[in-house]
Amino acid sequence: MASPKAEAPAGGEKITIRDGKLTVPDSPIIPFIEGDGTGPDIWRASVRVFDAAVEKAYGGKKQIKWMEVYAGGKAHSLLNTWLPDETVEAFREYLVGIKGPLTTPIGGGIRSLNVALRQLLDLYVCLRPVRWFKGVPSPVKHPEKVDMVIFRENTEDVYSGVEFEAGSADVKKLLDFIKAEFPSAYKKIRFPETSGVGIKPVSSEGSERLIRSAIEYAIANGRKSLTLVHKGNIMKFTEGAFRNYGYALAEREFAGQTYTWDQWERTKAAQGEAAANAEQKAALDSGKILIKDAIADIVLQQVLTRPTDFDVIATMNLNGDYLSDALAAQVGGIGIAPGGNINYLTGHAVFEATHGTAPKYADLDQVNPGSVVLSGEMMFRYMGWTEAADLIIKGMDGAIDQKTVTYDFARLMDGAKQVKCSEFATAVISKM
Ligand SMILES: NC(=O)C1=CN([C@@H]2O[C@H](COP(=O)(O)OP(=O)(O)OC[C@H]3O[C@@H](n4cnc5c(N)ncnc54)[C@H](OP(=O)(O)O)[C@@H]3O)[C@@H](O)[C@H]2O)C=CC1
Ligand SMILES: O=C(O)CCC(=O)C(=O)O
Ligand SMILES: [Mg+2]
Repeated sequence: MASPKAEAPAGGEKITIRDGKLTVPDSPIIPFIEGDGTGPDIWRASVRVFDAAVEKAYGGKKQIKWMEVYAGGKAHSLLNTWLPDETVEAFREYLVGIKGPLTTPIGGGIRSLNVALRQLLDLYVCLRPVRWFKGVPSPVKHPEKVDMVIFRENTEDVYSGVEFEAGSADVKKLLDFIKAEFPSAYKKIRFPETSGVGIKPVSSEGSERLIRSAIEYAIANGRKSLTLVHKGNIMKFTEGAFRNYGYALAEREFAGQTYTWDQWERTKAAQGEAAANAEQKAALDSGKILIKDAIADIVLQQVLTRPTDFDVIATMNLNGDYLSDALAAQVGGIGIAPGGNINYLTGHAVFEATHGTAPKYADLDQVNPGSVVLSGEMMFRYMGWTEAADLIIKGMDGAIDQKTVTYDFARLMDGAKQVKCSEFATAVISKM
């Protein structure tokens, strides 16, 4: 039985940050949340992979001091609260952590604890790399062409939780205000008497810090393009503004490293299309990153029909949520879709899978732990423990190559050996 209070493990030390650089001791304390639903099965499997990778990479010189913190169902049953303050404080204090999925009820009840953690810790980047592992079954012909990195804004947009329920006194107050102050806007609401209303804040600060991180990532990783994905034709002052902030930021702060479609448009207007094309070609030939944009609905088609057009993607919260599950399908599904929630300025980071709690599989030791395993791989790389991260990739490659896989892959693979969640972890470890 877990201790009802989070306790710092003996002999562990804190990860710290100075001048934007992490200092990681040899025995860092890493808080973790096991998660709801399939979370416990997945965590038990994943932590064995993490410890094995660290042991193999550093021969006992380094080790993770895991510190369990509570959230979701486990916190509620142990501590009678869904998200204890001390859980948030632990992630704040120890800087880097990892979590399993947490359940969010639909249409009422508590608001998302996952979103709350991101907001409370101001983890403004949801980083979700999407790439194919050789041998993973895919519904597309060329999954090897998919190599995209999603930078999803993680603190604003409709996820801000500013929502007013239909029929409530609050929504009436809000709609009365809109009616009095903005009568023409009010007239656009088709059924005001029975509407719930949500607010979609999108700021220049929020957009710019996300897009800045995405451009810096593209530069640091030799990426060719960054696409700003938005629905700015319809939501002009939120999604459209996001796109405009992106182009302006690239030209203002990264003029030497980027070329934007906005620049292309201006040159075309002034000198014609041939001149604009020549300018773009010269910029890209010199190694500049192309900053372009695309409207969110067509992106969902084009990532399938021309995946090589997409490289780094910067987008807002809701688009990023949809896009990350859709893209995961192309490279084997949500069982192999890792992620990290990061504030690159403070260093705070909480790594977690893209998938949710998959409740129908809870406690069956059946699901794929790959997403959390690879989220740990991202965490190790973020900490600078690249040797451990590389071993995790090697282990995943090895297990998949010998077709020892969980049900989600096995159902799509010829000649696969279907194993349990825990057995997959054992296979990964054996191939490190
Ligand atoms: N960050 C977080 O903590 C997140 C939490 N959630 C929450 O999770 C709950 C359930 O959400 P839901 O929309 O059903 O989405 P889930 O991602 O939990 O599950 C949907 C389906 O995805 C597949 N799947 C999920 N995880 C795995 C895995 N590890 N291995 C293999 N396949 C997997 C299963 O597909 P199949 O049936 O085909 O086998 C499953 O039925 C909700 O409360 C939601 O709010 C959702 C997303 C993120
Ligand atoms: O918080 C939740 O329950 C869902 C979040 C989600 O789907 C995501 O972040 O991808
Ligand atoms: Mg999601």
